Amino acid sequence: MSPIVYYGAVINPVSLTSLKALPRCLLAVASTGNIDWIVEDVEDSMVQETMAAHGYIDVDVVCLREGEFLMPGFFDTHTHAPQVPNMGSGQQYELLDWLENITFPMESRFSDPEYARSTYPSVVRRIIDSGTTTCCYFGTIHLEATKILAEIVHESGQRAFVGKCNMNQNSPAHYIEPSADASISATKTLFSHIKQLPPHPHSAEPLVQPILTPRFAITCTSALLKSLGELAASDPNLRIQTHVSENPDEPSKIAFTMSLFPECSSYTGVYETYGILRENTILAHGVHLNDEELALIAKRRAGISHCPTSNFNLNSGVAPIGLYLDRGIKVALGTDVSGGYSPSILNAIQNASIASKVIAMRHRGEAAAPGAFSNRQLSVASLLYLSTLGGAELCNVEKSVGSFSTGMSFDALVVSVRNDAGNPAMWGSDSAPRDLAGMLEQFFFTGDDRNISRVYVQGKLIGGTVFTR
Ligand SMILES: Nc1nc2[nH]cnc2c(=O)[nH]1
Ligand SMILES: [Zn+2]
Repeated sequence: MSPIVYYGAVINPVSLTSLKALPRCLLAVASTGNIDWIVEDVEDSMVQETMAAHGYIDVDVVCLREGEFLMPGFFDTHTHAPQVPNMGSGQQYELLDWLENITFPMESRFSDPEYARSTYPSVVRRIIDSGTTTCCYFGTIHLEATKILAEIVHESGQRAFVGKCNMNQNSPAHYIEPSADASISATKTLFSHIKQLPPHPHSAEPLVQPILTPRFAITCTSALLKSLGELAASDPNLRIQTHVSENPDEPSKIAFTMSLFPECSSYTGVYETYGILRENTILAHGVHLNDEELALIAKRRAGISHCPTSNFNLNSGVAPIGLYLDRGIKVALGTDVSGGYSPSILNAIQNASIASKVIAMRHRGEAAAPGAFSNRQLSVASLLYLSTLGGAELCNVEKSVGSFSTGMSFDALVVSVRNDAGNPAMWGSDSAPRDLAGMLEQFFFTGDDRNISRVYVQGKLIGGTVFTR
């Protein structure tokens, strides 16, 4: 890959309350796929001189047009690859009935590796073209199908964490692992398989990595959770993903959960007891957490994958994300397909905004502490953060991806709100300068795949309308 320089509008997340909107930025990507240097404001007439000052002579410059901007790629911190074929089905159910009637029957089809081989390529393509550069994938219980998923993700060039579900109880006969030992053994085999995929020579960590994936407490015996905790202890860098306190159906079953784990004081406490609650644990949903659980999550530096589309769609509830942020808990966004009906983080952004407004409406007129997020709507800066850098923090990769700065991987999107992107919601003038922060907001609330022209991971073009056409 040759070095390349981008000139034009760049959006960069800074914090939960601020972003940088840079209309004339010069950003250089080295042949390694890492960002070599950035100059935030360069006049047209100074582009060549600025490049020369950095030793960039005869290097290609991509000039972004009016209505186009660069931003870091999206993080989907929670999705289920085998459920993508089910998107939009079964919305009459709540969680446990939905699992039984819709989800487990679909997932069990992946016992056939051929089904995985024919299904997963379009799943991964769809997710990449939605702008997701890093994805946390739940596979199924099947070793072969999940190996295939990891291989397909690896071939695609996406950055990802891929896990095989562990479930050896309270699951239907057609979709359950025979024992804790069998579950652990298949998990270890998957991890070895993923670890032998050729690493990218210049990425700080391999693009595709394994992730420990106990589905949720109800489907794992104590013996299985204990072994999973031991596996986690053997590798502090291993990421962990699971579900927690998602649906009111579950708290009503909490007595059942607690009867399975009488030694634990709460749902989150189950994960704590078995050593799988730690700084690289991604807890999906967390809609109905009590104070004690929040304190535990904060203490362990674990985080929440906020999946608002799914939380609405399965009637799970509205997660008080502002409160979690005030408690110092890491939060990022997840699509949770097919609890959520869209593979796009844009849709998660839209529903995260609506969810925060629902909570704000309930507290209309109440005084809020200055700078607090609780009971307030999320700003565009917060939504950007949760969908990019916040995702990187949740996955513990924020030093190398999630925002733009020198030395970090170039995982990026070229967004177009131009007329030729073909999204009529954004028709405007392509010749007059548009307000950059305004373009970001419009993209967040009315954008879709048509507006994502290029998707880069580690400097390589892997998706977007330009790639797919
Ligand atoms: N949304 C959701 N919640 C779960 N809890 C356990 N499994 C699942 C799943 O597949 N989706
Ligand atoms: Zn899920």
